[in-house]
Amino acid sequence: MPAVVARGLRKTYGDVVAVEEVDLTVDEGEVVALLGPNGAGKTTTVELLEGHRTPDAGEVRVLGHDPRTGGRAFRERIGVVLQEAGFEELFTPRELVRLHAGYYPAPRAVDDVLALVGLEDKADARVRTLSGGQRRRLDLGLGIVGNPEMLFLDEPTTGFDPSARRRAWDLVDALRGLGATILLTTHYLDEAEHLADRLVVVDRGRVVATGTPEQLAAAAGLATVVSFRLPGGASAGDLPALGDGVRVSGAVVEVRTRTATADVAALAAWAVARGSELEALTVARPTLEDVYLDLVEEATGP
Ligand SMILES: Nc1ncnc2c1ncn2[C@@H]1O[C@H](COP(=O)(O)OP(=O)(O)OP(=O)(O)O)[C@@H](O)[C@H]1O
Repeated sequence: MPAVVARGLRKTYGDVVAVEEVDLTVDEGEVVALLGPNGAGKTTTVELLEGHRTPDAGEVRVLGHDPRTGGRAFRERIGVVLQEAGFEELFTPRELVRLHAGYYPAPRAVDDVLALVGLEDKADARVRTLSGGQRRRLDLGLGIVGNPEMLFLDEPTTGFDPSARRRAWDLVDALRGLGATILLTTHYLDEAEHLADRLVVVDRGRVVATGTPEQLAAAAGLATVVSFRLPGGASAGDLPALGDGVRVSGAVVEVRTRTATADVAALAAWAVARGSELEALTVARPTLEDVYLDLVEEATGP
């Protein structure tokens, strides 16, 4: 059974259509990243799945529960890191983690949580003295203290310094290793690429694409580029049949192709047969940023 099944989810705030129609499935143990421009409806989607908001239309099941009516049995099985959380400023991280541990039947040990999010040194400092990134780590700690089967992370590493981000990634990887299902939102494409099994691109309240970065690139029709320098004495007409578009500029050949493996094999065989070296040979795939911008620009189009 998938951990999340949402069909035809819709949520409006007055005249604003935050989520127009979202269909989403997350398998058990899968890590899925929601990507999309500001205001695309990512947070609202996550809030609908967590049960913090009621959809105007559509159906949602998370771990087999309706999030709105699942009650304690549901809450005990999920962990939530919201985009903005308020803390009791006079408490310490240790006190807050201990307090939250009390809400769950099988919580993680308080010290383990503080160590996992890298707050050992600040465990007994008052929250009001923590930096923004340290507060965000505390958010993350409170999200995982209950040992959740399903974790919702809304922009979990915003404000983190690079080493804290790397540590948070390690934490998510570790949780994945323990079998947790994770749905996260992020604006960091490298984070999505590093953490997620699958990306879901949301724009204007709809899912516009889903898949691995490679699948998204293929669906967007962005080809791989194979480029090399023509060996001395050879002309473009001597080359084997290659890819979709062969562009020759001076001695440099660029091939846009969706069959890069076969093309590189054909090229290598051709070069070896004539005893040449293919100088400056590169095979580059479009970056996730190329793919993302292509998808989002297309969806928001002129
Ligand atoms: N409580 C609310 N009341 C009114 N409008 C809201 C509310 N929450 C969100 N919206 C609107 O709904 C739309 C979607 O917002 P949402 O926060 O879901 O987007 P997002 O994709 O998470 O954006 P971001 O990347 O900026 O966090 C936006 O136009 C936003 O202004």
